[in-house]
Amino acid sequence: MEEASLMADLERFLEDRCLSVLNLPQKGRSLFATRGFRPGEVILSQKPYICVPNNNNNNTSSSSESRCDGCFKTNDNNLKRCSGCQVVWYCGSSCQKSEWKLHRHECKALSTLDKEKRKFVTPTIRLMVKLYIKRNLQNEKVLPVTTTDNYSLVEALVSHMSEIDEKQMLLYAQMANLVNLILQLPSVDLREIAENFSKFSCNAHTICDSELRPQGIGLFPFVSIINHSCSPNAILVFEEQMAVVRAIDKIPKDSEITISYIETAGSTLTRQKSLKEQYLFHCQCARCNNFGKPHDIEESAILEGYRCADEKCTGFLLRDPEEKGFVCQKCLLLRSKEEVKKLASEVKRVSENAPASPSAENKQGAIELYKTIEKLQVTLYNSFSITLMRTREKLLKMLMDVESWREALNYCRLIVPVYQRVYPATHPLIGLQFYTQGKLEWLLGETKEAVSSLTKAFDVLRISHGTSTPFMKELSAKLEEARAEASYIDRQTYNDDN
Ligand SMILES: C[S@@+](CC[C@H](N)C(=O)[O-])C[C@H]1O[C@@H](n2cnc3c(N)ncnc32)[C@H](O)[C@@H]1O
Repeated sequence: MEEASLMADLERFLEDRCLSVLNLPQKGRSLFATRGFRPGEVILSQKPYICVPNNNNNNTSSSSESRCDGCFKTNDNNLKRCSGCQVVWYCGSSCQKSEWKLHRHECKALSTLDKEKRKFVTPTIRLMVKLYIKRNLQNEKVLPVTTTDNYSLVEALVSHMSEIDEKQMLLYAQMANLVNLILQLPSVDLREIAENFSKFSCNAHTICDSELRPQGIGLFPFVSIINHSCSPNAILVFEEQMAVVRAIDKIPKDSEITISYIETAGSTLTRQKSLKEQYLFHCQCARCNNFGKPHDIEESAILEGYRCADEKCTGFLLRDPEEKGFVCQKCLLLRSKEEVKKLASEVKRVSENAPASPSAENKQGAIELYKTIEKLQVTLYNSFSITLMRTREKLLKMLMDVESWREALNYCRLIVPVYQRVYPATHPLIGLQFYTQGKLEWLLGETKEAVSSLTKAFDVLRISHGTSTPFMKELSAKLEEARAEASYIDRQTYNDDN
């Protein structure tokens, strides 16, 4: 397809979906709605231009730790390594066949690398190798070129090349060298590859499953037109490898569509730091524009600051102007610098011994360590602290792994109110946490509570995930079953009482 015809097609594609792209001076290309969208409505969806699963290519990685290149499933121990390149895994011949047109070229290129070099073939390196192979196959008309699946969309992505620091540039140059060694394409120059790595950094997306667990990375150049906001009106989720953007708020006609690129639970400074580091821009969304205002100061102190020395007080602390410590803004009690420092270094000391991902054998030991950290953090931080929330998330996961359901439920119930405070009401993490809570309550015989939690989970997740995916159908079926059980229990109790 010619460039001009592709552009005309793109405009029609946008028009059909009631969308338009405008160039804003501060943000560059920006996606706008030309009609109103309701919460839960799909705004757009796109298959990846290229994608790869999150596999680690050291020689010790096993099939149980790897993902199929076609469907990204782990499939227990049943994955088979590609006999040609020994880098890529497949769950069966169907996925292998569907990937072959592209992989046959990648396979040949990877096979020329010695074993040592193959260890450096990270998902990002593979993404780049696949990008060039796909571009060439589309140029040679082996693969079709369509409105939303063509290299011109990749060319249009922002790279921020002129703003990259020397250290990062050196890293990109090293990565580009490896890609060049793999591809051995005389027409591809190193600077262009480095620029594409920079494009990946601010445009590629992590592909997650319905429970928001990362599975791989992909380039969705059309979705990449959407700018960031710390209080977005849309969300990006994935249905298998398809990127789906849904409205999470009412989006009026002519408004900009925004998603969040980062974890939005955090102070304005924390959010701005991570946006600047990875996406190289200064966010001026409505939430960020509140920086320094009383509500923003309070929110930062609650999410990232210390708790009042009086256990019963729920006030938040601000630095004392005389630098003696931190003063509670509710009861005015001073918490000394020395006390805070002592507790913080104790948390640090214990945390250093806590494994980030404990093995099956030392899970019980890790649980005890994390409980000690949690106890210390409860005395140091506010009850809505992000750090405390992360510790509790880790504990919840480990307790689920060792099937300590009651304790897991207790932690789940501690996490939900924090999520409700730090995330907007339609954030899928709130729905997922209610889902876990509901399943635990049901398992522990608290059927009425389970119905309430599963209903809340469904109400949130139907906005971000829609209702038609297998994941949502399973949630809906569980909810129906729990409701039936609860009404059976109600009838039994009524009969017993009469
Ligand atoms: C995924 S791209 C989004 C589309 C981009 N505006 C374009 O022209 O292609 C990410 C880049 O867009 C810009 N951007 C995204 N959100 C922004 C915002 N809220 N304010 C300013 N720039 C933003 C930054 O340059 C960022 O690195």
